[in-house]
Amino acid sequence: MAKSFLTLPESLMNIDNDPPSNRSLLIYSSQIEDGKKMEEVFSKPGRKIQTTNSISTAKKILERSDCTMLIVAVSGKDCDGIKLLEWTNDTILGIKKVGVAMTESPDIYNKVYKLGADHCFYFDSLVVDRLTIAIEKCHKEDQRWFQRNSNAFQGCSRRINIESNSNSTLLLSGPQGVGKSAIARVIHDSSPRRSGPFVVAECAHYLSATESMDIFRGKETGVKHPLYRNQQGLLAQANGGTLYIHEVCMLPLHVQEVLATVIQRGVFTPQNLTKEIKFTGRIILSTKVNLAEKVRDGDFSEALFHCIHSNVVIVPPLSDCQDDIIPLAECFIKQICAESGIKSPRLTKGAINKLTNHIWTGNVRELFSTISRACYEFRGETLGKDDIVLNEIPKNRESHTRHYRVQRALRQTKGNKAQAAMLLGINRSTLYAWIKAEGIPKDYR
Ligand SMILES: Nc1ncnc2c1ncn2[C@@H]1O[C@H](COP(=O)(O)OP(=O)(O)OP(=O)(O)O)[C@@H](O)[C@H]1O
Repeated sequence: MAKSFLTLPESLMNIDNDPPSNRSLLIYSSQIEDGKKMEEVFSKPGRKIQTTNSISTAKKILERSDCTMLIVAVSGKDCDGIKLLEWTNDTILGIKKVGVAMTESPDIYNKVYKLGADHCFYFDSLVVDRLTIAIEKCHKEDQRWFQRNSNAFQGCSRRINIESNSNSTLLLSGPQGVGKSAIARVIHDSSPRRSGPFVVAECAHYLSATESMDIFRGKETGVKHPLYRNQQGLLAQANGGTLYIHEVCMLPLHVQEVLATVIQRGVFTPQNLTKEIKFTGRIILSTKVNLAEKVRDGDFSEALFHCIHSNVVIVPPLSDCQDDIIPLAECFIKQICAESGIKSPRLTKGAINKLTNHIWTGNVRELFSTISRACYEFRGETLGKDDIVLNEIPKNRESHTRHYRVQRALRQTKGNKAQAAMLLGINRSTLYAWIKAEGIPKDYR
């Protein structure tokens, strides 16, 4: 299993790597409503969750030791969560612990970390999204990479093969949910470094600039804090393997400068040390924003940009890869049903049409969640169009996306309609209909 400072996903991954009968997660919150909300966020097919608002029940469940992870609501007013963490520290060994702070307070974070929690999050809507993403990412670890064959993905597949045998720093660029993290993992797993660690830096999760720096460079000595476990930073941990830096533009500028030095000179200096250490890992970074624009706006280090912009793999949005949608959906159905021990349903023609015609702004991630939900709720031999519940995007945004895609395809093919239709994965008459509906000039190129 990959070693990572991002302990929440790692912890969740560990849960999912346990034998199914042992996969169990205990949620404790003194407030029933909060407990229910957390249960919604963490539930998934095949995962056993117990939620309680009673500290004595929580202790009994923990003592039976059939739990691999404890998620505790902690807040300023209510100290029971903190008390439970204190108790587990003295009594229960080998359990992953996550604090979910119901009020945002550095004091609470510190307390929770000091009590040996692997991670602490503030439970607002943003974090709920992040948690959901983190859970998906863990889930992904169980998933096999599905080889995509659409025309639009061919370039990307070729680059994945080439990059697996290279050591140069690589930037994966593409919108949310297209599979950048999955690709980074595939490249690592097929590289000569595969027996080394795959370390993930989730830049969006770091609480402060100082914390980011500590996390990257590590500390020689310092407070006993789970984030600085072994006093080793991510760079040291990734030596001999791959350091995957997810959403690099979320790193503070001065950490970006440190990274630029690591990439150029292959060395780094841990905090509190003067001696340089050789970095022997490979760095893969990802971005969903245009980094050149960020440099222009002064929000991204120019030095780092120059180190990474020459080796970029652009991962296309799912809607540009129409031929991948159904094979990916079928692959997800098999994976999800196998995990829940149910027979895989077949997609009906209506479901296929619905999936193919949807604009997947959330890309593969959205497709995966849509299929998970359908499989979870379905009762029958086939998945029909009514079993597929799509996140409806407001009309104007959908139209805007289609407008943009058509224009882009026409620009890429210098106005050649046959090639543009092929690129979009639609036939020529549909392209003409889209051009008309979007009010794009016929000779647009
Ligand atoms: N080819 C594939 N085969 C199987 N699963 C895939 C594939 N591509 C993407 N996925 C799944 O889609 C989901 C989103 O992928 P991933 O997290 O890699 O996207 P991302 O581009 O890194 O997203 P973001 O930048 O928004 O975090 C994950 O659950 C991932 O496992």
